[in-house]
Amino acid sequence: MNSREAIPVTVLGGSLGAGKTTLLNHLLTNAGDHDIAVLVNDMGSVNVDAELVADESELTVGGGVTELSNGCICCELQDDLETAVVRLARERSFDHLVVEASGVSRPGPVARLFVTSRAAARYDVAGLVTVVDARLFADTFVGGNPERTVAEDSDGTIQPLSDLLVEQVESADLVVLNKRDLVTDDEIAEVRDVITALRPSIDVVETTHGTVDVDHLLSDLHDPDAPVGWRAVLEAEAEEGEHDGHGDDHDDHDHDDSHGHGNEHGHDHDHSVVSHAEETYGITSFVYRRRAPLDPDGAEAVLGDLPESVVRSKGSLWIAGAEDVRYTYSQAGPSAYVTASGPWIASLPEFEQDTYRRNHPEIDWHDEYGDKRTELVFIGREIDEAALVEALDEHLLEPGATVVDQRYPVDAGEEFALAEPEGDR
Ligand SMILES: Nc1nc2c(ncn2[C@@H]2O[C@H](COP(=O)(O)OP(=O)(O)OP(=O)(O)O)[C@@H](O)[C@H]2O)c(=O)[nH]1
Repeated sequence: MNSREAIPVTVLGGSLGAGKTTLLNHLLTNAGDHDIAVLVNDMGSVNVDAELVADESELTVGGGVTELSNGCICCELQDDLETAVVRLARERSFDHLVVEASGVSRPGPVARLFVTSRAAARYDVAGLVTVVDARLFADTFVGGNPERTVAEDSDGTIQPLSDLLVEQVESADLVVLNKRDLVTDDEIAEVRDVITALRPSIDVVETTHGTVDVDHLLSDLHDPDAPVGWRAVLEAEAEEGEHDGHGDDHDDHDHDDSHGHGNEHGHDHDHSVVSHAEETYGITSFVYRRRAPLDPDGAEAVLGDLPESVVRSKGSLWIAGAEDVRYTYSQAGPSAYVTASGPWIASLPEFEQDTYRRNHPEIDWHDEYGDKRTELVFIGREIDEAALVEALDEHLLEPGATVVDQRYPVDAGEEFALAEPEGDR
């Protein structure tokens, strides 16, 4: 390896028990000509085939590193990831790094480390690969009853599983749909449709016990500009509505959203979109946009109790009584949150508004309400669009209506759960 060349890195994510370790074992046993280094959270769990462990490995074990007889390097993440990968590149020779992101971590931020930190000088992201438990995904999003509804990390962090599954798919370059043996042909087709709706240009491979094609897995799959489904729907809708004066400003004024996703702020204008994709299993999407605030209780009643047909929804909320706060909203399966995301542009001092608008001439600006709006994208399976629109419309209030509500947070970054999955497994 030329040490000055950037080393490709593949980030492997997926929920607990999806089959990441099984896939890593397959990868290490079938590495072929690849000199792979694998960085995992818990090496013991990889349980690499004994025959692969090099005779002298006892000598080289140090700092949690084991060298295998096939040239692969296995190491355990002991200190922070950035330090570990920089040290690894300095001290060892290998031509591809695979990093296992822990079961509840978001692959996006792990991948960003290789773009923005000291590690960027040595590495290039080759791909974000998400291992999906096809059974669990079908149970969560295709009308089953998931056995698990929350994900718990080793440090006790708990997150709704549906959020995590959606995030992991929305940021992936490749989805390995594992546990193919546990789902029917119909189920896998539905799962694939949902995955494509969440991430339109995604590459999906089906596996049983992680037997993915190693060359494919390690190939250059990364597209930082790949579209995220909900954003693609919004953009398609904005284009359709252009003649009636609807622009589109969401790329520019997305305050950091604590439920944010890896690539969602990418510039995906060149990609095809999923708008109104009525495919085999009736995946549909639509945008609800109103220049009026929602009553806080009404928003909670509707968005906190969406029909099961809605797989994913996301957007901005104008909430009556909190007229100056822009709320972002994010729902995945049974969990839904609003996050206070800072002020609307229309709530800023006038000179700041002017500056912003000069820099963003494309912003969808209303003469009276500026950028304030309720704008929600819904993606799901055979959603009763008319019923949902009617339910939301019933809770619209006049701009400026007086409402006293103490529950929605107003400080930027704070969130409020509209719906949380039941159960604690
Ligand atoms: N039926 C079936 N079981 C599988 C498949 N792939 C993996 N498993 C089993 O699923 C369980 C979890 O697999 P792991 O590879 O440990 O999953 P993981 O994602 O590494 O799990 P964590 O390390 O806990 O995050 C194991 O018992 C595997 O044998 C598959 O394709 N089909």
